[in-house]
Amino acid sequence: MDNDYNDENAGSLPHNRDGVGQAAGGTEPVEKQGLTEAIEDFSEMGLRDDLLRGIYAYGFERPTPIQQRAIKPLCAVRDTLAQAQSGQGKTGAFTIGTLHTLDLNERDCQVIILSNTRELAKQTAEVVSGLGQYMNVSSMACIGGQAMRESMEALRRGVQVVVGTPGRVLHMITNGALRTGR
Ligand SMILES: Nc1ncnc2c1ncn2[C@@H]1O[C@H](COP(=O)(O)OP(=O)(O)OP(=O)(O)O)[C@@H](O)[C@H]1O
Repeated sequence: MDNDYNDENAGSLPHNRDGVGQAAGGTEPVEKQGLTEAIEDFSEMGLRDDLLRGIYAYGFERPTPIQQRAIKPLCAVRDTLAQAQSGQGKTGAFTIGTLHTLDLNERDCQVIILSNTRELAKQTAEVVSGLGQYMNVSSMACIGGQAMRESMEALRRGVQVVVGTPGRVLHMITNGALRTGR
């Protein structure tokens, strides 16, 4: 595939539901829109100031290769497939990309991050809090093993970013505590 990326260049592939690498609702390849070009500095990504501050405070100085390519399409709310080896900064990439898109005036859930283990969900929730520390973002780990009532009450109070494991998240959606309408 001409416009695919793989682990060797640690890139990202934004695509829509109609075709890989195509602009949503259009035919212009995302490459022509500059969405897949590597951006070597966080400050040149057009990120919101409170997020940028959080990134630097968290200790990130320069984006890793996967972050250089994946953050921008995520900020543009494009469907994005990205792959890189373990420890290359994928969690930071999708966390930064999605935090940028939040409407902080809206208290309901806007982002759901699914992890395959409870431990990973907890770690990712910490990354969300760390990178979003100046955004006053509400987030939680919604994982099995926690008291059901606690999860439900937290969600009903309003959580903008939910990081969870599939079983508990599905449970919260089906019982109406986690609303996915937005
Ligand atoms: N831009 C950056 N600058 C400095 N450190 C970073 C940067 N991005 C990520 N890190 C750090 O590198 C480590 C690995 O990052 P991360 O967990 O995001 O990788 P990953 O690709 O999601 O890994 P895995 O595949 O194991 O889940 C973490 O300690 C993270 O804080």
